Amino acid sequence: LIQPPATNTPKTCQKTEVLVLGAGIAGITAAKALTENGLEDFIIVEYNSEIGGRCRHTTFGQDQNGDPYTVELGANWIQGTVTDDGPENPIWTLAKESNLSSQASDSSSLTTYDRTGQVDYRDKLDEYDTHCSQLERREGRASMQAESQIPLNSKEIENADLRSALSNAGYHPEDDPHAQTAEWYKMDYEYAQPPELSSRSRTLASYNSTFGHFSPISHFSLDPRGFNTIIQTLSSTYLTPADPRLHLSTVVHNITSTPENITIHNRDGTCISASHAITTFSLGVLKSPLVTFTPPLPPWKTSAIEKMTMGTYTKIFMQFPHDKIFWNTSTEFFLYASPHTRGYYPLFQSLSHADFLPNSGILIATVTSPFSAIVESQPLETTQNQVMEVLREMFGEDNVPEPKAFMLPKWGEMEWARGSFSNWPPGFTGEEHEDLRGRVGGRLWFAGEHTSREWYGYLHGAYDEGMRALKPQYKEPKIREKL
Ligand SMILES: Cc1cc2nc3c(=O)[nH]c(=O)nc-3n(C[C@H](O)[C@H](O)[C@H](O)COP(=O)(O)OP(=O)(O)OC[C@H]3O[C@@H](n4cnc5c(N)ncnc54)[C@H](O)[C@@H]3O)c2cc1C
Repeated sequence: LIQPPATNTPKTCQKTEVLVLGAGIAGITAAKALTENGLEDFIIVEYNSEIGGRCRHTTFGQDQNGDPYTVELGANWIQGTVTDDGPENPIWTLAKESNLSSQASDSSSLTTYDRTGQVDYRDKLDEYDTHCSQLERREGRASMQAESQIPLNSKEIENADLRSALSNAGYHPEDDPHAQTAEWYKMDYEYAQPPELSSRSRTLASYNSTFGHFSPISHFSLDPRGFNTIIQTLSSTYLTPADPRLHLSTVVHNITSTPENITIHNRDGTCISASHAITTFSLGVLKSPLVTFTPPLPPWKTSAIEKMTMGTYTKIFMQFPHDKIFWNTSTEFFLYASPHTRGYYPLFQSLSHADFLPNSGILIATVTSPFSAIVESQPLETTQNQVMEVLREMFGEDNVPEPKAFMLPKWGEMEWARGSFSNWPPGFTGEEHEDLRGRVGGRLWFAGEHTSREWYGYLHGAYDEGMRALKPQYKEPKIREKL
């Protein structure tokens, strides 16, 4: 017998046909797909007070008129836009429809440093690329695409991690902090986790599926309305302002399935019943105790949730006085090779560049897992001191003033996200990944960036999964079902 949780649940729950759980890009896209297929009886339930999920901005620092800048705490880049003959990244399409203000970002606009100051080790970036290409060529997968070329059950391929594969291909950055930092920039900066925690085949395929499939160009959102404007635009095609089908600031804490229906129980004591529900909560949320399932999710589902990993990517924002900018403002990126710890404040991105927020004095440092966990758990003051020490090694003790503002979001601690984006670990099979997406009990569906086989981690992956999660009559041949 299935028992709903014993909370102060009202006797009758609100009713709808489909519950869309989460108003990030996957949820907003799923509800749009329902609308396009003639199904308008749905309710979207969202933890936060606005839509957008991990596409989230805030105000930071001040311009010379005293007005704050808008900075993106989460997603910032449209990764891969379009080439002349397409296909086009749907996020790029949405950006154009929203008149999003964005700028092409050039990852090769870069100067390299270590504790002795500026040292040119850009050749180490080429070395990494050469070894990756060799790896692909050697295995005959130069144009590898996840869906078509990797057999679901090819154990040898699925088990390999990128670190040992690169090592077998003759790449050994272990004793060279310059090479390690170059590798971090090429790998961890994209996947939020190091090569030893990443599947060899999926990482290379995912990279090709994004930058080979759409284009190698990435655009950086600079829109003062925030990058989530693209998701607002998407929602405005079918939601009216104050649409009663959008329940914001509502935290789901239990999902109960019966053969007849599915009911969500919320923290505020309300409940809603539906014929079907689609959860777009992040993988981090599914791993956490925030939402319970009655009956519990089956072992094939919990095992897949446990095995796919969630990385953390932390942006550290700092603003320096506009008359004391100490770096070259025509360069976008500054790499730092720590002599002792791989991934220790390895990257600073300048927004003070003429094409971005000129003269803003804003730098963004980025750290990723596992170092993100340290930065998130230590006092902000400690992080600020460490960052200042690194910047003074790079640019000279006397040249770097104290910042006027300093801030970082803690993605690992946010109850509604629990990390930044998913990463495909070695040994996680294609079949197990299908289980992440698989429907449970006929009524409970799953979608989000983590369920995308080609584009896990990305906005376009989440969009694609939202779009195909619920098809008319709830038929989706690609979705496997296990009971
Ligand atoms: C720091 C960072 C940088 C990134 N950079 C990029 C980038 O540059 N380019 C790119 O393409 N991607 C980037 N990403 C990844 C991108 O943001 C995600 O892939 C995408 O936003 C995921 O969308 P989603 O709809 O799957 O999940 P989400 O956006 O997480 O949406 C899920 C929604 O569910 C809600 N929710 C969770 N729990 C509950 C609950 N119990 N009750 C009710 N609602 C709940 C959440 O509040 C959220 O709104 C970045 C992410 C981060 C964090």
